[in-house]
Amino acid sequence: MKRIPIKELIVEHPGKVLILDGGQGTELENRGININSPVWSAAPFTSESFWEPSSQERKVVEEMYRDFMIAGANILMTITYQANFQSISENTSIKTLAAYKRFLDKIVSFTREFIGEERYLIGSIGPWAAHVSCEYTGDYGPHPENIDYYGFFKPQLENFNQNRDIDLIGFETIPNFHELKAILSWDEDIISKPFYIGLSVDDNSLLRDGTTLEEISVHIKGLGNKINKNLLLMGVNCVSFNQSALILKMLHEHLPGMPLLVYPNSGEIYNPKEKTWHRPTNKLDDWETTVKKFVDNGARIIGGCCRTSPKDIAEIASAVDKYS
Ligand code: MET
Ligand SMILES: [Zn+2]
Repeated sequence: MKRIPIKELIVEHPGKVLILDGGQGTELENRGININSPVWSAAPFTSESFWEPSSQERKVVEEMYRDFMIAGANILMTITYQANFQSISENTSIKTLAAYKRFLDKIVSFTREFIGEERYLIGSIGPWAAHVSCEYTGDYGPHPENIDYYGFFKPQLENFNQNRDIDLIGFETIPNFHELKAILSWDEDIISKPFYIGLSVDDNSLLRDGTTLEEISVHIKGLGNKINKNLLLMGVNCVSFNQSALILKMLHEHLPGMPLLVYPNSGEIYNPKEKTWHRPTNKLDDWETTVKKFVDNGARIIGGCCRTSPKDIAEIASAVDKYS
């Protein structure tokens, strides 16, 4: 059965919770794909051989999506987190906007074809931070207010706006308040289909640049009816597993009417210099308890981010079944 529009599902079916896939980048790495590249998880798509039917890498990507779907995911993401035009044009042979558009179209069609018409597809857009690797500090230099966020996002955003295979645009892991305010200032001509913003929040429940969730909610409420009508959900991603339920609860208290999404990482800590993950923390709770708290606090899309695997998604799916 073909999916109903995502906006209709979120707005008119308040009891329905969607299961998102896990962290695609780190899961590909687990499966032996080399993502140690300035374009990170988009690296496999940049080689011509990926597009040949016999490609081994292509098989690995398909197997990953297949395993997430078997685990219960009914909304999946394109592997385009670090496929912004700047990173791609500076680091690959794709140099023009026309070639870039063909590149994104190929990734999206490949993903849609593989997941089918029944499931939802998110067009993943990583933050400006992804280009300079500071998702977990939010340190955008001395003048974050002067960065041309629109110029940075525009080529990828325009592509996802017009691509009918994309149901929902996801701005992921946003760590800086200036960037967040920029995205929230764009009207329906600039973001013309449903979108969400995933905030990158630390263990003290602050945006990585130190902004409180209260300041963020005051800003959102202050936009009143000027807010882009396509903003469908707010949420957090790549926050640590142990803190995620508390962070979501706070967000829900500040923005009670807003549908939320949450997809924490495994709780390990990323070292950007070594590009490795460290110190697996002991999980305070299991997925079942955590997912119940998510559902009780307004979560409508639940999944995993970096270092979560199909096994995590299966546990999330069975908890969602039980509690939603
Ligand atoms: C650094 S957060 C990365 C999110 C992205 N969707 C991925 O897992 O590939
Ligand atoms: Zn992540």
